[in-house]
Amino acid sequence: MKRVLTIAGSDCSGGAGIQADIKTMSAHGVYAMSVIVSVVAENTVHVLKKQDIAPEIVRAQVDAIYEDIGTDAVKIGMLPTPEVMSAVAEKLRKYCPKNVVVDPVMYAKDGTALMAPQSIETFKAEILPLADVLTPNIPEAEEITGMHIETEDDMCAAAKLIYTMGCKAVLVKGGHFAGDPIDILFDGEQHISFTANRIQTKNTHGTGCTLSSAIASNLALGYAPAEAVKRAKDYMTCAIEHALELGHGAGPTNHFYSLYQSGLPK
Ligand SMILES: Nc1ncnc2c1ncn2[C@@H]1O[C@H](COP(=O)(O)OP(=O)(O)O)[C@@H](O)[C@H]1O
Ligand SMILES: Cc1ncc(COP(=O)(O)O)c(N)n1
Repeated sequence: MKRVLTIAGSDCSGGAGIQADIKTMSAHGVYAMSVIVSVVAENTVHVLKKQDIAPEIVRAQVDAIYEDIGTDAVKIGMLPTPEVMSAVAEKLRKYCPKNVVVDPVMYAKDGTALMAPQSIETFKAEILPLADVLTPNIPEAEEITGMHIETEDDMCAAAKLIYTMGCKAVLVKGGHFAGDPIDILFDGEQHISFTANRIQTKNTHGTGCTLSSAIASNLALGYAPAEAVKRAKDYMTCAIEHALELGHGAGPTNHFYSLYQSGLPK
């Protein structure tokens, strides 16, 4: 069985973070493992509080995975501080995992910062170059590049600029624009667009986590990056289409429906 590790924050309400990652990976038929870097008390409405995990415990969790089981792909989500970023980067440079997908999580949907604002330079220097695929949304791509992104051409230009910062490919996600969401992948050679119909729903808690975990799962299963992104986007669109009406805010994506649609894992 293929092995996929998520390094991310815990969302106790089960819609985003580690919990969304493990559900997505399980639905893809891969063996999911987690390194928790922050415990976030949150739900479909807002973030109440968080407790970041000490960097030495983050390092020890990564060691625990690699001294025993190993990985076929790694997804990195929320990294709360420069210290946690350096701990993760140090260990990934040591273990050199294949197929690293980085979702540069900066804010929860209610606007709470999940990445401390002073972390961006450490993120760019230490984490971004580890990524085989980096998956920023529009505000994150703006933060990383310092650009203002308004059009599809701006998304292409931002993807190119982020690529020059050292990742192997970048997928700029267009979910924050009006209209049908277009995501643009740049791999150093060409731009590839992935489109889907916009689903009219408020239930989009965990979409970014779901997409990046689905990409990591598909890379672990042996798909090339563009095919892995295409399959992940199909999975995620289905998971949004059948998102669950739970809680009083943005409900979570539905992994069980997507699993049923994509057939049982091989
Ligand atoms: N209402 C929607 N209908 C269909 N796809 C969506 C919708 N909202 C977001 N997406 C897709 O979900 C993924 C993540 O969305 P985005 O909002 O851009 O990032 P994030 O969740 O990180 O803020 C992207 O592939 C985007 O195109
Ligand atoms: C622990 C944690 N990680 C990430 C997100 C962002 O989630 P989204 O996928 O909705 O952008 C979140 N709300 N909580």
